[in-house]
Amino acid sequence: MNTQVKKLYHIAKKEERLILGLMSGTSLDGLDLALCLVRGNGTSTVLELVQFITIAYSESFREQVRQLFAKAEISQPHFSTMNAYIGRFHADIINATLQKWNVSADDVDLIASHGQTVYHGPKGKLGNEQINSTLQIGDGDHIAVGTGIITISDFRQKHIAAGGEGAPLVVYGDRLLFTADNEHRVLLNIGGIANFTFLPSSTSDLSCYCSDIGPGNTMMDQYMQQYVGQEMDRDAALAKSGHINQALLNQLLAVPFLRKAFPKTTGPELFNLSLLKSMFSNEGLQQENHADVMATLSAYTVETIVGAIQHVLEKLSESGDQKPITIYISGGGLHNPLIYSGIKNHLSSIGVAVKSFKEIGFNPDAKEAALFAVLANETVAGSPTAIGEMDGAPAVCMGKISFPY
Ligand SMILES: Nc1ncnc2c1ncn2[C@@H]1O[C@H](COP(=O)(O)OP(=O)(O)OP(=O)(O)O)[C@@H](O)[C@H]1O
Ligand SMILES: CC(=O)N[C@H]1[C@@H]2OC[C@@H](O2)[C@@H](O)[C@@H]1O[C@H](C)C(=O)O
Repeated sequence: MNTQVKKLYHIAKKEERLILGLMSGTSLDGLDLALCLVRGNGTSTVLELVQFITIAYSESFREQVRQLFAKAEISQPHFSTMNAYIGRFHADIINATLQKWNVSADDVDLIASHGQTVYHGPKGKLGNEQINSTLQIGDGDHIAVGTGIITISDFRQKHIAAGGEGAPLVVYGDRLLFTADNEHRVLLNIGGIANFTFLPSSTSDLSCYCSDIGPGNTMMDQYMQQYVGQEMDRDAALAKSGHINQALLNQLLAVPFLRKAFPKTTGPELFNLSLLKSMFSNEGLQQENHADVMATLSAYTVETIVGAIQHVLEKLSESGDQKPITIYISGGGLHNPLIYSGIKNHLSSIGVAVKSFKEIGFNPDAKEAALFAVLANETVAGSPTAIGEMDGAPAVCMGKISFPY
């Protein structure tokens, strides 16, 4: 038997596995590394977050990725180079981080790498045929060879092959780790794109489901970078000083994607500056007051999120289920006071509790990277039926396995 297959067999039989989950999100802010001790599998999974860090990307790296990111036309040589380079670059970050944590690569059972999404194409067309697609780069073989650790990567393709859109995958981790006995939960993540998981209580017959909502921080970040020359509107300083342009907000809210039924997925391919620019005459956006545009984009994120949660609440009330429901927020949007208070004020006024995800007892910033550790754990030690009953989510073990030797 190949010694690496033997090693993987041994890892699959262990009672607990040390798995390094990696996430590089649509905001391009950095690489999240979550070192997780994972026991069991399926609904008996127990995950302990041992270490977590985000390694910020340099502006020059971000610019290299932006040349590919959500673009209709790209340079193939650059694309091919970046697939290999990001793999090697992530391997270098992992090696340096493990050293910093004083953890030997020999003690890490698996790496679970999301890679960098460069294009998300749900409901794409080839001629008359619908072909869903999504693409994450930063090849797993480079990570495995660069670190000496067995690496599982490219998780989204199997989901598409099984009939999904390749996202959101967070539902698998949410379901296995964060289901409560005494309440229903909505786990809302506000990253570049906002998404949610409805998690019924463990004693309920209701189904779990998950969907993207629309813009999180992506349009605000792009606007700040292009027009204000800052990476983000830190603490909403600019947006707080502006006024909402209601006519613009109404136009933004009319985007057809927002009226589509859940579950659905999207990305910065749709929610970007071109969408905003299409609502102005030539050079009109340049003359706008930056604070007002940011206040409007911030309200856009809040209103679309509140609309999605109201939909969940209506569905719950139609079911007749009386258990309380709490909304837990994670992702970078949690750190934006205008977004957080906007959502909290709307929902508190109708009696719904809104809390930071950290009140569940888990670091909100580590949630997505830890999710990929859970997915890798399922791939080596789980069974596809364990998570098979969820609406809109194919029951699959995901990811491709790369051996270092
Ligand atoms: N203090 C802050 N004030 C305002 N915004 C903030 C703050 N901290 C983070 N953010 C926002 O959060 C973003 C990063 O969010 P996050 O890391 O969740 O995104 P991501 O994981 O890349 O996205 P996705 O989940 O869509 O792939 C930043 O780009 C910024 O817009
Ligand atoms: C294609 C892609 O990378 N999608 C991301 C993105 O970021 C948020 C949202 O859009 C979500 O659909 C997904 O990530 C999370 C981790 C997911 O799959 O659940």
